[in-house]
Amino acid sequence: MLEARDLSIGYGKMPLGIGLSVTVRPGEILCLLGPNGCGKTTLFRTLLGLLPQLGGSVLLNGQPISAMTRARIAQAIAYVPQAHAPPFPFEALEVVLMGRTARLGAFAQPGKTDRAAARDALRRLGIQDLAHRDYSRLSGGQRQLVLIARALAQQAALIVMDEPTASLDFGNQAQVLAQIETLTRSATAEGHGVILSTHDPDQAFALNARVLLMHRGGVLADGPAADVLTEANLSTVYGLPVTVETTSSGRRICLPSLRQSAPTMTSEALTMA
Ligand SMILES: Nc1ncnc2c1ncn2[C@@H]1O[C@H](COP(=O)(O)OP(=O)(O)OP(=O)(O)O)[C@@H](O)[C@H]1O
Repeated sequence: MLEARDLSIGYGKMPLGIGLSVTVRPGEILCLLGPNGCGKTTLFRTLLGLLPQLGGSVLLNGQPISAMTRARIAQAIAYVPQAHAPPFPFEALEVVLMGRTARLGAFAQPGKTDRAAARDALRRLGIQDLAHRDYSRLSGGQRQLVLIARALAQQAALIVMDEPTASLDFGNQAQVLAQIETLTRSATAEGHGVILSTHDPDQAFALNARVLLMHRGGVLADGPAADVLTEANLSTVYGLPVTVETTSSGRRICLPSLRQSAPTMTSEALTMA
């Protein structure tokens, strides 16, 4: 279980967010929503121990993450960053195999089991045909799928995904959401815990997720999607009228008004008042 209490996040001494509390348990999906620049990636990097917290604590299975080695953190948490091209050409299979590194000793080479796990992860995402393609020459969406496969191969209890569907086409978005849902129910007796950020509130409804809605450097609401993603909260956070409707199949969808209004962009760090 990952638990952040009264967390302050940011760069240098300027906090971007304060008083943030985040908990994710095995078998649970937590969706992080908030406008561009509100600090979602910064929060993820802090939760993963990649950035020092400015205040508060991050506990992984009850232990402060700041005192853990990277290898120990990687055994418990897999991170799917926003897709980028590496400076050196690697085969997609090699990138997925990197997810196994946390499970190997310092000088050990990946063996048969690791290769099988990497191939299985590619197969689960339906991209086994990319195994020997040059990762740096894949499309943004294909690279994103390879990074998700790397997280699956890592077999960590928690997976943190930074906008995992951002560059995916309509079909692959649905496929990745389905995969996320399956992950929380399978693999271990309790299933993986998943934290993901998204700009699409409909995804939180589709996943029946818990939602943490960020606004002005804090958490506006935290709870089941239906309680948090109300018309009032969405309109406040995104700065335009939003209606929430229920389709004939019972799924809720969010419809922003298309009349012109200024977009919400949080670009300034909070000053401690
Ligand atoms: N290394 C850094 N040093 C200083 N400021 C940074 C650094 N990285 C990001 N920022 C700033 O922190 C703020 C939050 O960025 P962050 O990437 O966490 O937002 P986000 O909510 O993930 O945004 P988006 O939804 O657009 O991906 C932004 O104003 C950004 O410019």
